[in-house]
Amino acid sequence: MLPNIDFTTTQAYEYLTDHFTELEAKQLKDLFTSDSERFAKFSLYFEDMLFDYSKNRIDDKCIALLIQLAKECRLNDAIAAMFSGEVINATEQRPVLHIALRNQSNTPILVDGKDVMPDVNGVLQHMKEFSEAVISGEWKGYTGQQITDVVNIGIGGSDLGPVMVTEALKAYKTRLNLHFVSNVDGTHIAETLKDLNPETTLFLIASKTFTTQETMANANSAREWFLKGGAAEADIAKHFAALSTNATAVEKFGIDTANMFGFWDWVGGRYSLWSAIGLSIALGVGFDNFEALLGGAHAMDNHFKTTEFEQNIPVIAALMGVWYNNFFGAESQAILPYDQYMHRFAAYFQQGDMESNGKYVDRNGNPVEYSTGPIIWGEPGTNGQHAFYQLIHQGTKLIPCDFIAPAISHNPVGEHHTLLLSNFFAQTEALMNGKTYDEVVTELKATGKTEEEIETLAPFKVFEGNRPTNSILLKEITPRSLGSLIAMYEHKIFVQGIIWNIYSFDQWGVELGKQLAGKILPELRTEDKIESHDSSTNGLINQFKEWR
Ligand SMILES: O=P(O)(O)OC[C@H]1O[C@@H](O)[C@H](O)[C@@H](O)[C@@H]1O
Repeated sequence: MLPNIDFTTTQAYEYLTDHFTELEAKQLKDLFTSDSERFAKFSLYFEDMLFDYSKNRIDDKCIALLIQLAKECRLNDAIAAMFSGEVINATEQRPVLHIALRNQSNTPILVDGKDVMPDVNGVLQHMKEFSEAVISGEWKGYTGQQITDVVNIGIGGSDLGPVMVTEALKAYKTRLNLHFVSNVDGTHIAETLKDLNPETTLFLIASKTFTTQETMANANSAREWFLKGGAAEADIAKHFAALSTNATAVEKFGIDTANMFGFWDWVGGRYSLWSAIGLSIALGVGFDNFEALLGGAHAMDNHFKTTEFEQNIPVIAALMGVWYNNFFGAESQAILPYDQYMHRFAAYFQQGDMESNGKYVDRNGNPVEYSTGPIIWGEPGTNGQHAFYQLIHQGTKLIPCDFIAPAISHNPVGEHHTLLLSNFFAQTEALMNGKTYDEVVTELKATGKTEEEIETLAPFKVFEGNRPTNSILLKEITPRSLGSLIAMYEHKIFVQGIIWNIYSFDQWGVELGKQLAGKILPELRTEDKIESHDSSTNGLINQFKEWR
C-alpha cells in the first residue's frame, strides 16, 4: 500500500510556506556571491553524469525542509513498495515493475508469489536471438532476401520511447533502417511505405493491449500493402512480429505466436521501452546496446533505491519541481537537450510526466486543492533559443528549465560542439544573472546612443534574471548514460506523484476521447444528416460530410 498523506498538512509544508516568503525575495546571483561552496553543495555526480541544481532558488534550509517533506510523505515506504512489487497502481490493481525489466542483478521480484525474473529474461533472450538474426541477415524475407527496413507500428508508449531512444542513439545504428508509424492519419503510413519493398520490410506491431484503434488500423493497412506486393498469407510469419501482452488478439490478427514478444500488465505503456516494446531499439542499435541501456537504468534504480535523499538525484530533481509547482506557482517545466540526437526527449517525457501526474483526484478519490503535474515541453538547443527563449528570459511566467548536454559529441565537426556548449553555459548563466538597468545603460552608451535614446530603450533590454535551471552534464550520450538519464526522470515523476498523493500509473483521462470517437465513427460512415450532438459538433460533422 502506498502512503496516503496530504502533503499540505505536513509540518515541513508549513515551514516551507514561511521560508518561501524569505527566499522569494532573494536573488540567485546573491546566493552565489554569499556562498563560495554553493556549486559543491548543490551538485551531485552519478557515474559520468553531473547534476547541478545550484542555480535554483534554494538554500540549505529549503533543501532540508523539502527532504523533511519527502520523509513526512513516507517516500521511503513508497519506494520500497514499488521495488517489492506491491500493487501500487491501485485503480488498475497492478504492481508497477518497469524496474524488473532492467533488473540485471536478477534478484527475485515476486508478483502473486512468483518470481518474474525468469520470464523477463526469457523474453530478453528471445529478443536477442531475433534481433541478431535479423541484423546479421540470417533471418530472410519470403523471397529469400535480407531485411533492410523495420517499421514499428504503435502509438503513445508503444512509439514514443523507441522513437526517442533510436534517435538519441543514432550514432550506434545497425545496418537496418528504422521507421515509426503512429498516427491513424493515412498520410503517416502512406508516406512511410512509399519507398519500401515488401520483400525486405519487417513490421513490428507494438501494442500492449493490441486493441488500440490507431495501431490496429495501421497494422491492417500494412498487412494489405504486404499482401498486395505478391506475398501469401503464410509469408506474414517472416515479416510481422507482435510486441504485446495480449496473445489471443495477436493470434487473431494472424501473427505467428513464435514471433510474439510478450510483456505483462505490470509494465505501464509509458514505461515500456525496457520491455519487448524495445525490440525496435534492439534492431536499430543492436542488442548489446539495448542491454547497456537497461544496465544504465538498473544502475540508476539502485542509486534511487539506496541513496540518502540528500544525495539522491531523482529525489532532488523531484523536490525542485515541487518547490516551483507548489510554492512559486510555476505551471510548466521545460526540458532542453543541447544534443540534436535527443530531439524527441521532451516529447517522450510529455507522455511520461503528463500522463502520469496529470491528475486532479488524490488517492482517496477526492479532488486535490493544490497543483499537481506540470506541463512538460521543450526542444533542443540552440533551436529553442531562436524560438521561445524570449518568454523564458523576459516573459511573465516562471519556467524552470532542465538543460541537458553531453561533453563529448558523436560528431566532432570543427568547432560546432564548443559553440553549442558555449550557448548551454551562457543561457543558464544569463537566466540566473539577468541584466540590470545600469548594465544596459553602460552597454548602450558604448554604442554611441544619446541620453534620450538610452532612456527610451533601456527598459526593454533589462532582464530580471533569477530564473531557475538544472544543468545535467553527461560525459557522452551512450546507451548506458541514456538509460540512467531516462530512469532518473521516471523516478522523479514517481517521487512527485507520491508527494502529490495521486496515482501516477493509471491514465483514465485518455479513455474519454476513445469512447467519444467510437460513438461518432458510425455516424461518419453514413451520408445521413447528424442531429445527435450539440449544434457545433453537428455543424462540423455535417460540413465535413458535405465536403469530403
Ligand atoms: O500499447 P497500446 O495498448 O496500444 O497503448 C498505446 C497508448 O494508448 C493510450 O491510450 C494510453 O494512454 C497510453 O498509455 C498507451 O501507451
